[in-house]
Amino acid sequence: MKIAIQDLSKIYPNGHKALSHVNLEIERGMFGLLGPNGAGKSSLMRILVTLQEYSSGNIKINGLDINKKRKQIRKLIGYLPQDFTFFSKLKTWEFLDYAAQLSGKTRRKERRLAVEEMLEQVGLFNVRNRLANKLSGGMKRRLGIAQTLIGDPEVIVIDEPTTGLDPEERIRFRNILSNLSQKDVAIILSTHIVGDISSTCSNMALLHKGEVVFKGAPEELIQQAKGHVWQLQVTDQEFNELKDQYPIVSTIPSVGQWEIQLLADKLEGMDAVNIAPNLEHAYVYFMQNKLNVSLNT
Ligand SMILES: Nc1ncnc2c1ncn2[C@@H]1O[C@H](COP(=O)(O)OP(=O)(O)OP(=O)(O)O)[C@@H](O)[C@H]1O
Repeated sequence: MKIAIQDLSKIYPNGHKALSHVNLEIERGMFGLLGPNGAGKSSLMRILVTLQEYSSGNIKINGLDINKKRKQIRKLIGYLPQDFTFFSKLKTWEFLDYAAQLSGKTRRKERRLAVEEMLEQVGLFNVRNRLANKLSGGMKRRLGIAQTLIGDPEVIVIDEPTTGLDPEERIRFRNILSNLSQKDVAIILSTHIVGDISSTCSNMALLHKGEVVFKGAPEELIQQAKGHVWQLQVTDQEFNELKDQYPIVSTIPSVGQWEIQLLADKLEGMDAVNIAPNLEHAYVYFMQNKLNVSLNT
């Protein structure tokens, strides 16, 4: 399984350049596409799943040119868009059964087995008889992933997987994705939530204003912030002074004080401890230092 994106650009009819000379190679496993709102993630996802044309460049999936072999490529792909909705009159299992039919599972017995297995896999078996539009937001999202997976796609594209989910559903959804990554499939997650990437993705790209500004393993991005993250206890007044000088990446109230984490090359004259960065620190560090994007409010 290999997706090769070469020199891809997308210019909308109004002249807006949403993607600029994107080069990426995506293989088996979980790939995270991270970027702020408007970076071009959805444009790239829609192009990959053949729902949108691109302006120039080239994309091959398993050696098949996306422009010439649309039909074959569509069979390989499962896509869960950001704003996924479903028919209101179907029960949860009926909806999935319908999706299975559309994906080419024509034999009833085979379909029933596949639907039951999928309901179990996404934790919806107990609500299989509930109308799909009566499911909670998180359950709907899980039904969305179930319909994406029921056709056994080799490439799975998920746009903003956890937006709008509560923390419990977010963890459940991430676990479903993690289980998937054991299979021989390529999973592409597009998100502006750093936490969606850190726990699950072996490879990632950072998109900013339509350009790939970083690609590699999340650990490589983290490595760049090493030595630049500091933790310290401060008073209200110190906090107010520091936040004008440094990017603050975490603030936790502690007794009469704040425990904060900030980014700085050096922090002299303060009782600060240099700590190991995580992906969120690294993301802020990269945006701030390499791209001059301020993330402080
Ligand atoms: N049909 C369109 N016509 C003109 N500009 C568009 C169109 N669709 C998207 N854009 C613009 O292209 C840029 C990239 O949009 P895109 O939706 O791909 O970004 P994104 O990273 O997915 O952000 P979000 O998470 O907010 O959807 C944005 O500036 C957006 O306003």
